[in-house]
Amino acid sequence: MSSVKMSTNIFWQDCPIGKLDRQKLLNQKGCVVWITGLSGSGKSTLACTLGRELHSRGKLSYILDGDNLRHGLNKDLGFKVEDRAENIRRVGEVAKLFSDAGLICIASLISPYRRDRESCRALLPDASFIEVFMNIPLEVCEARDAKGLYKLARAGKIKGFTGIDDPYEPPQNCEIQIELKDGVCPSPSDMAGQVVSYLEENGFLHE
Ligand SMILES: Nc1ncnc2c1ncn2[C@@H]1O[C@H](COP(=O)(O)OS(=O)(=O)O)[C@@H](OP(=O)(O)O)[C@H]1O
Ligand SMILES: Nc1ncnc2c1ncn2[C@@H]1O[C@H](COP(=O)(O)OP(=O)(O)O)[C@@H](O)[C@H]1O
Repeated sequence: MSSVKMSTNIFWQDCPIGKLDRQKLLNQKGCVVWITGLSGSGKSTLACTLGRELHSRGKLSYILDGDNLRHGLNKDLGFKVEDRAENIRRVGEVAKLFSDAGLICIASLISPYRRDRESCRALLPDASFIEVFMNIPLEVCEARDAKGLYKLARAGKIKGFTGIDDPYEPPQNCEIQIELKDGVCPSPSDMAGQVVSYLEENGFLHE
């Protein structure tokens, strides 16, 4: 947790134009699509494919990718339990702002601990936190090893790597699950299609 002291004597400032006005302008409903899963499970691939699909339908989205945010907003954080918790907390707060702006905010982070994800869910209005679980087996993620990190973790050169020597707690009640079918991973466009269908069926693609 941050060592900065809590502010005191602060008041909430209401503004005349609110979320409903912005949603009307955009003809969509603000929400957070929170993609969680192991490194290499396809979180960024899904986020980018979904962002492109929404864009082609005239829907405004923005991607918050764990790796990218660690180059800026979260560059002071590592991978200890408390650092990951602070990472998820900050991204949850930023996602809440994007959602309030009326955007479909796509957050893709390992977010391995259930408690941290549930805290983010609790920040969002009812039903507007949509948890997508990349239920891709470790063996598949490790075989991909796009960044060579699993190899380093197996060799003991990275400590506390999720799935190797740090836990991943799968969601118990996620809205969407991406999984293998007959041992094959759905294509990026099928994964994105699954999320678009959910957004459509639940009224997020109209105000
Ligand atoms: N120890 C350890 N464990 C897991 N991942 C590690 C670690 N060290 C570096 N990386 C790289 O950091 C990316 C994950 O960052 P996140 O912000 O999504 O992680 S977390 O949600 O705070 O757990 C992750 O990116 P993805 O592969 O896109 O998931 C890795 O590239
Ligand atoms: N649906 C998929 N089918 C096949 N390969 C995939 C799929 N999704 C992702 N990949 C590949 O797996 C690797 C890791 O994907 P990535 O999106 O970077 O995962 P993450 O963001 O979870 O670390 C990349 O090489 C990517 O091309």
